[in-house]
Amino acid sequence: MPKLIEFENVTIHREGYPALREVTFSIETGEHTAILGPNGSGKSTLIKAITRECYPRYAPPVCRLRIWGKEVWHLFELRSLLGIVTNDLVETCVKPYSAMETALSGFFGSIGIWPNHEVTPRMEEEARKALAFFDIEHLAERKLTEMSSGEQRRAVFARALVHGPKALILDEPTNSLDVRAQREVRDSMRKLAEGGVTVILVTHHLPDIIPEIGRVITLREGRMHSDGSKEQGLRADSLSALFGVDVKVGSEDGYYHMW
Ligand SMILES: Nc1ncnc2c1ncn2[C@@H]1O[C@H](COP(=O)(O)OP(=O)(O)OP(=O)(O)O)[C@@H](O)[C@H]1O
Repeated sequence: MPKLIEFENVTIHREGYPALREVTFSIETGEHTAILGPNGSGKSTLIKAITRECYPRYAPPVCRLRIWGKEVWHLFELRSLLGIVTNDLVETCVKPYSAMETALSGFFGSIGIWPNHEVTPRMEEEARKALAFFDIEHLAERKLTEMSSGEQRRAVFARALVHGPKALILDEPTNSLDVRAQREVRDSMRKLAEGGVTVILVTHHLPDIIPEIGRVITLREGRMHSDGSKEQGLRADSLSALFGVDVKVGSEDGYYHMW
């Protein structure tokens, strides 16, 4: 089976400054992984490399970026393999469209549903299933602008899930949520992971690393800092070196936190 994601020696410059430097790693399907790093370490650039918003500086064979074994993807085709939910996308989706319309819009790569969109009964069924998966089926007709932040986020997760992707990349999924909404989003991530969707979490926030995630890749100043088991990656000494400040780490019920 091809690997889900492969970065080989990927360097990306933004405004002439190297935001990713010779990054090499690969993730197998089913390998729930956290990509962890401080602000400015290159996490968003890494996601933008996958979505082709940022291009590697060098062409193959010096540098390769493969998804499911392929270097060239149609973004539309990519969505059915790899869903990506960023905070920018959540913000863009928070419009007066219902949760149902938001989930359905995943089929069209649109924001909301437009008169030219042909919604089939199968699409409606898939959208309803995705909303039910994230426990917001009862909010199907509620506009996103009238929902809590946690509910909005789960509606956008549903939008990504309607394609039945093999993997979801979630970028700082609990950013600016209160403790209850954080818990709801983490529970959703756990359900995804248990339901067979590979979860790739991009974060600087340890408590988002759900117990199902076994591997942690860390980035610092655009470079790979470590890649290994969660137990290794989240040791106090390696996190202190990663964040450049002495930290302590605790864990409970499979969750980690640092202070
Ligand atoms: N639009 C841009 N133009 C130029 N440089 C950028 C741009 N966005 C980010 N950078 C630079 O690229 C580097 C990596 O930034 P990136 O946003 O990928 O990091 P990050 O780990 O996602 O940070 P954060 O956790 O703050 O979101 C940083 O040095 C940053 O200043």
